[in-house]
Amino acid sequence: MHSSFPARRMRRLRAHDAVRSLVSEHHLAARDLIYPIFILPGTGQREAVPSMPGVERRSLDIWLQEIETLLALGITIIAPFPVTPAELKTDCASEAFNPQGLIQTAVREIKQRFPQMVIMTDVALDPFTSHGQDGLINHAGYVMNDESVAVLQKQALSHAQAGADIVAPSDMMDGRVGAIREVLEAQGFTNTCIMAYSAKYASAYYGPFRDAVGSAGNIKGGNKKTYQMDPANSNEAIHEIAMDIDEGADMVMVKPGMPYLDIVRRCKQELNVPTFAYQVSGEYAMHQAAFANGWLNEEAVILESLLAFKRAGADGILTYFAPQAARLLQQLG
Ligand SMILES: NCC(=O)CCC(=O)O
Ligand SMILES: [Mg+2]
Repeated sequence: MHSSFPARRMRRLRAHDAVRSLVSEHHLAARDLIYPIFILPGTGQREAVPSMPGVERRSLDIWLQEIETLLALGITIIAPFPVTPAELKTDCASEAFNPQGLIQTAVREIKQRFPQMVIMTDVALDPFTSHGQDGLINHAGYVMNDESVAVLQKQALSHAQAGADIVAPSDMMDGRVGAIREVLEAQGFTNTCIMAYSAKYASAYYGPFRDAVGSAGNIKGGNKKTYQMDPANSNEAIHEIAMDIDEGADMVMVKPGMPYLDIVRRCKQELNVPTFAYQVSGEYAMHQAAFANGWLNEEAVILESLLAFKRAGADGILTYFAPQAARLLQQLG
């Protein structure tokens, strides 16, 4: 037994609820959460995502009715993703920067009615390419870096012009953050933030998301290993993040979340920049599967899983649990 016992009894601070809470080191709040939503074209549309129980794709008119509820729950940042009809997908992804596109329209309409709702848009080409890759491909199927960056610049600019508060490049092309920052500055969008998906791993945990946006079929047997990071690497993530900060990113992200908490930790400790993590679709699906089977306690596990990100050093978390977590936090007071 350690010599400081019984002078030091660690259990003393755990004996009373209020004392426990007085000394708790990390806190989860609704303001820490960013809510990813899936937008369907048309009106009056709702569709379940079978691999993401509880997640519904909805047309913009339905989302507009939801936003008041989200704001009342304290959720003030949403990240919309488009469900693009197959006929709008092409090899050159030109729908990505269509000013009348689904995302651009959604941003304009949401900001007009709810200027207090912060919108973070995804900058990547996979929802718009017929082959499902995040950039443009050459004849060999290789994703071309600089050619893709030129399209990403147009896409990010179209989001800023629509009124996006934050653009979030998730494509993992080299140099895209600098290129996007340059075009935003040149066009007068000096206060548009960039949240860079800096350490985005080539992960199998994204499967359900690809079902949700309908890009799973497009990518077929392919993968994204020539641009997303190797799950074996950690130092490389710090290098990627440092480069994005140098290029003008305001905030950085690690993705996926729970399997990569070590990267979140290193990012915060070594670079001390605003750090976010994405609890991705596969993490959501695993939790839901266990809840459905009665194997895990839903309410407790949702909050514990999100608090883990805060403890690791994240400033905020993108999570499909956002509304449910915010409701639970409200109930807990
Ligand atoms: N660019 C956004 C994603 O790829 C999301 C992945 C997920 O939730 O699985
Ligand atoms: Mg990079």
